[in-house]
Amino acid sequence: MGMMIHGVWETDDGKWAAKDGKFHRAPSKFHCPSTSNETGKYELKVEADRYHLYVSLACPWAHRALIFRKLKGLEEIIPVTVVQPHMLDQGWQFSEPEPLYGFTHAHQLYGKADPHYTGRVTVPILWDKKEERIVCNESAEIIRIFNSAFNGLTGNSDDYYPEALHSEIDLINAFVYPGINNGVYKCGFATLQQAYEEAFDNLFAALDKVEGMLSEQRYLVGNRITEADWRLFTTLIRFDAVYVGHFKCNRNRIADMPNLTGYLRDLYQQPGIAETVDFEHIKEHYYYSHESINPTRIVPKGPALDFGLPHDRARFSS
Ligand SMILES: N[C@@H](CCC(=O)N[C@@H](CS)C(=O)NCC(=O)O)C(=O)O
Repeated sequence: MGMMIHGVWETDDGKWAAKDGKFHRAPSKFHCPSTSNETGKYELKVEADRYHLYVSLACPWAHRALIFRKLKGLEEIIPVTVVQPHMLDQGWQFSEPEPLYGFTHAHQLYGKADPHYTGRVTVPILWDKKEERIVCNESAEIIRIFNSAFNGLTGNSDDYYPEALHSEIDLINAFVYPGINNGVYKCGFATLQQAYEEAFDNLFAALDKVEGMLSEQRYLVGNRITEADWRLFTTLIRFDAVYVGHFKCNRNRIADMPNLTGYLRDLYQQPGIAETVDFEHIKEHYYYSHESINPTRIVPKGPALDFGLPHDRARFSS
């Protein structure tokens, strides 16, 4: 792995490793603008073919953006480029030069956006082709933009963050993000036993809590799908395939939690979602890229998973 230091890619990011043995996720540096026009600030323009999305099919954060692009009918309006699953010394790379500049690596986009950039080179990246800049590299913000900003162009007014539910959704995100979404990474990238055990306990406490909630309602906020569900989905769908083994999140599998199992199938079976899930990229990325965790780089063949199986979640719907 590597990162950008003052606009230059450095392959060895080990010298910035945390001494406390814990995984600390660096905050994203490019933040989504609002659609309203504040003087002097970048304004998001609601235009077709102005923006380009860069994702990894392996990455749960990028997967959120892909799901919202699909759900909101943005595929024609916002083209996408997918990076290769292996993230090695040069970071994310493209299998063929990307379409805008012919770049071979994602760090070149960060360098173009900010020649003095210091930080991680992460996906997803939402790029503005006209201003030649990164609009945003924070998935939580990209999905909010996708949820509503382009409604006028697509005619799709499906709302996964309805105003009346803001506080409920925010409350759920506030424990799902640290406990589960980031929680699996805190287990996997811990370098001290105690840090791992703490993350493990927090992760399964949060999963137990969600399992309990889902015994009483179909989705995280009542019986309609919201942003909170899609944010959880991208972690759950990877859980049994990679987090149980590779990240040592192995108290039990999602397959051992009946409500979460049905819930995961329910979300997976929503129109268009299955085609956003790519287990080849997911397994190749994690097992091959993280040499410190899996030095042989052997990618397991299993487990056999079938998210198309029936579920009993419709029993909650009115
Ligand atoms: N907060 C960011 C996190 C994105 C992120 O960490 N993506 C990972 C892939 S799953 C990445 O690109 N990591 C590269 C690195 O940290 O060097 C978001 O949600 O968009």
